[in-house]
Amino acid sequence: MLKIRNLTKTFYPNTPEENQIFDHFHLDVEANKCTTILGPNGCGKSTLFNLITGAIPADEGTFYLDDVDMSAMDERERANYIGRVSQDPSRGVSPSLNILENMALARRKSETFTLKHLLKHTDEAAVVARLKELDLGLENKLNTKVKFLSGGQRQSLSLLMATTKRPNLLLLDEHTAALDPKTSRIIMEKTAELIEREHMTTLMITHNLKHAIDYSHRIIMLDRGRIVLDVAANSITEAELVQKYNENIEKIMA
Ligand SMILES: Nc1ncnc2c1ncn2[C@@H]1O[C@H](COP(=O)(O)OP(=O)(O)OP(=O)(O)O)[C@@H](O)[C@H]1O
Repeated sequence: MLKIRNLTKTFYPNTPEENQIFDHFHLDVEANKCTTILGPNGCGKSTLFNLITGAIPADEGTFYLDDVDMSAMDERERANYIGRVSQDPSRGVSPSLNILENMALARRKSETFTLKHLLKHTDEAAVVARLKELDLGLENKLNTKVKFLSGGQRQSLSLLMATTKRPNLLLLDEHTAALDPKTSRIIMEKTAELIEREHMTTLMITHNLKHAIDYSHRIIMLDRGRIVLDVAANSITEAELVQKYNENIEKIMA
């Protein structure tokens, strides 16, 4: 379970550009389930992820992950507990390295060894077995540089890498947004399978309301750092969610 307490963040404080994103924000994310975060552009969704991972420092607040206090940990330490997949298919993977090299790096995320050493100690059969799960034929392309893969193949690899060492928390930041509708659905199905099988506590940002309903357990809508809707995904229809979304966007534009 992830517990966020009193999270406060202001960009450019005490300047004309001052921008308060969170003001004593609280959130409990259920263990082993997928919670979706919706909200209009600029409402603070990615900032929330950056604060959780430690990519940017919070002004105030605590983060407990499975009762481990991460608040004082730096980004590198938190990476031992958190896997993140972002929208950009080239993030989360090293495009100039091949598939096997990328998977070797993912298996030893926080260790500082040379790539040669990592490869020597990588169980290639285990990598092949994991790649086979994706059903994309990547297990036959171990020596292919990742930059030559399609966006969908890269996102699938990025998802595998983020979950190789089962993370205590998986953060999905619009991870299917750059993909065509069919590939987006396939990756989302793989994601849901992985979350279910590995019992991963997951926070997912998406603008795809159908994905939010079909693949998550709980849906939260953010507006300027505040939770304006918090419902069980099976208690709301897509039409109702569209209506709530539009109501909030209208309020923001008013
Ligand atoms: N590192 C930063 N420095 C200064 N301002 C930032 C930084 N990161 C985000 N912001 C600002 O914080 C606000 C929230 O941005 P954020 O990226 O979290 O929104 P979002 O909800 O993820 O939007 P989108 O749906 O477009 O991805 C924006 O006004 C943005 O300009």
